[in-house]
Amino acid sequence: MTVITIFRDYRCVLRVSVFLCLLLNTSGCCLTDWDLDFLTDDLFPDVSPLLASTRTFLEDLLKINNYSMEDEEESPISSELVAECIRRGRELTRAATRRNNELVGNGVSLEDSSPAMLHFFSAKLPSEIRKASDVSHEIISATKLLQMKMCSGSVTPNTFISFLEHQGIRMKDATYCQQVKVCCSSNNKYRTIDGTCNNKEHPEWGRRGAPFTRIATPRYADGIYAMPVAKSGHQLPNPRVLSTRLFQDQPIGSRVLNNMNMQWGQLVTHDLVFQVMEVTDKGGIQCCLGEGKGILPSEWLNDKCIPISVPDDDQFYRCHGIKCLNFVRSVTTPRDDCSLGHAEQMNTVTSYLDGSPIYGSDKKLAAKLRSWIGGRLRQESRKDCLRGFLPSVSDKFAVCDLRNSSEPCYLAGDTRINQTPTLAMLHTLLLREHNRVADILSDLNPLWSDEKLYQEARRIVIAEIQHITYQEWLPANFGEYYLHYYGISPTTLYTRDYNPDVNPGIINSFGAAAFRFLHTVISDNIMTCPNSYNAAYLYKLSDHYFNPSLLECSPDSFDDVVRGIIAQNAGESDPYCSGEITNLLFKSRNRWGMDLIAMDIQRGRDHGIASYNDLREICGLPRARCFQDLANEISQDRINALQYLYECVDDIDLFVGGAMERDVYGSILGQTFQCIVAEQFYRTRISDRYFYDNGEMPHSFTSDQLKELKKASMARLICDNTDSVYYVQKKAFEVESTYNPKYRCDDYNAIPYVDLTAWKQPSIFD
Ligand code: HEM
Ligand SMILES: [Ca+2]
Repeated sequence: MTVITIFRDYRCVLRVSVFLCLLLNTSGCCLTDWDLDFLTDDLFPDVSPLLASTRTFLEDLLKINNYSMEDEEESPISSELVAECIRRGRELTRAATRRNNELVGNGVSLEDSSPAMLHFFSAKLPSEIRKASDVSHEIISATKLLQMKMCSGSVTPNTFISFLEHQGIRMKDATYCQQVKVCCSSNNKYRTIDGTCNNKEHPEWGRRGAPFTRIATPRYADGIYAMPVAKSGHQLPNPRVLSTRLFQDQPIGSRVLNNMNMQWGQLVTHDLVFQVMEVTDKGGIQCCLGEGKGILPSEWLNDKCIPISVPDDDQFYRCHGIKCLNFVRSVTTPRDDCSLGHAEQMNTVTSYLDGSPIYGSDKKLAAKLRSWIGGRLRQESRKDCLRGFLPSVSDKFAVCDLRNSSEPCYLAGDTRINQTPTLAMLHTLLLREHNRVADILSDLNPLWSDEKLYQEARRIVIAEIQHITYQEWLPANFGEYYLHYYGISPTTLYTRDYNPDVNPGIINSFGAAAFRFLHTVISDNIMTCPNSYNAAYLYKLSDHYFNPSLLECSPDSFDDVVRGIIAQNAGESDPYCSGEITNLLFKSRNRWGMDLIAMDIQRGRDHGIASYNDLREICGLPRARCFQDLANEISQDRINALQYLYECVDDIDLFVGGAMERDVYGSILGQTFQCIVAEQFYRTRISDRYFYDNGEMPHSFTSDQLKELKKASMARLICDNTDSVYYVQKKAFEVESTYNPKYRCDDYNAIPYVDLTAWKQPSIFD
């Protein structure tokens, strides 16, 4: 039992490395701390084919060493020490909250209509989320204290965390930590609203409020929560500098994909991921001096602030005297077992692709969205418009950037709804689809209750969303060859590969890096087309953030936006980005806005996302030892630019490195992003017991019903839910062309119709 003796000896470096040595030693030679960085325990619970080889490798090593948790007879960390760290961690957290609220009391708060204020429009934090965030900060502080108490000098932070993970030290006394367990009624035919009870063994998996999962060890500077630094210990390159040098604005359009393709991608994002920023009791947190003139002095700075400084020579911001961009850290949450360790961010929506932006991720909001008659969702009618619009929010000016109260501001299942008019347009199409389906079901089954109609219509709309995403959207973007390779290709009827061992949780590097690459396809303008298609009007995106009134200028406006979005080419999926999002994001009435790309880079660091090189390796590419090793994936001029900006190839941020890669054949992504995105969509499908084409489950659709659902398409969704869009190209995520001509909506051979008679329940009198 030498290991325990050494553990009792409080020399951290020796102790931790010997522990790891025993864990991984095959030939008496110890791997260095950094070699272990990308092989984490997070890989264990939720492995897919992609990561299976890594799992086998680790499991074999554990077998060789005959290691099991029970072998740890005594923890080297005494319970008194842990209790003391937790108590002090709690005190520190409470003191920080008090201080932050005092700052607000002293006037440190965001200016109305500032870009930073608009960024907080979507960040509403209900009390249970704030509670989770507080507890997670207590855990983070306790971990930090324990690290300081036990380790000094040369031990690397990640080694301490690996060591700690094997101790399984938990915070048991916080009520939050006792509440995570969920009770489920067995064999429910319908999904819950908050995602719980989908997985019978782990009913809390995929729920709203779950921690993101990781496929790589985080690169926090202290292994716990501190912002990452370069390998040398210097600062990583400034995110705004990376944005201006590597993501310049060049108006190149995609030859094939249209803006509906971009818009569906954002809707899918909002279904799967929502990391919200920390707030105070009074709302958004201010990190910069008024009007961005500099970073607030430290005595005024909220501890959740990590503002982005703007260099003096910035081509755009220097003209407006902007030196600082507001940036606030994401809400963190305890792990499900409340164990001590590094920070995990919280996903505030359900991780399943379950229509949560339409129906909500919490029961209270879901109830508010229903009309409670005929299974319908609430909608509002407008003069001279046949079809309905989303309901209005009660506090319009708190969440929209309006000129007057007659302008619309909508309520939906997701608070990001009003971010752009085209996002609100897509939400409206899906709201109308729900009500259209509910009405048909009600005609077919007049005896069904409101509840039955709502649940059945919801189940059908979710199936359509899943079908359009997997059968149409993924192939259009990532190429059929790769979908096949990653196990997410379109299927003919049932799939039978539901795997309850796979955690549906969203991979942190998917939400905080890889999937954000699609920010590069956002266009400068929103295009509208009249019914005659004889003109096109362009509206600058930056004039319409958080103001969806473009949809309601006239009775034709909504359909004009739909015609425009399917006719307009999206931006090319290269690292060139529209100035509308890199200089003018959420600009409101100002002459400048935020930089979404700089935010993406900073967000990746905030979440401790592992480096590009780590993810390369996990994704099967060779680890680069020098910049030139990137040559197979990245062009020489981009390698030169990276080398100019980063000190070391290991420092490259995942968002940046992944974006620089050449697209793989048939896809809009390079190999590393393709691997992370495909892994996520694989998990999202295979971990969902209610996935629409799962066969042989008590709640599965009948084969007649499934055959109909597999006819759903983006084109049909448009045809069925607009007043005057009579022609749509069959592939509605691609622009019209000789290969993709427009068809009449009543040509049911070209654009098949989902016939719902398969839902008619035989009457007892038939
Ligand atoms: C005009 C269109 C869009 C705008 C204005 C927009 C804006 C934003 C903003 C402001 C954030 C939060 C940034 C932060 O605080 O870290 C964000 C996050 C994100 N965006 Fe977009 N976005 C757009 C389109 C898209 C598209 C097309 C995709 C992908 C297909 C996408 C993927 C993501 C992802 C994955 C996140 C992280 C979500 C989260 O964790 O909360 N976005 N976007
Ligand atoms: Ca969801």
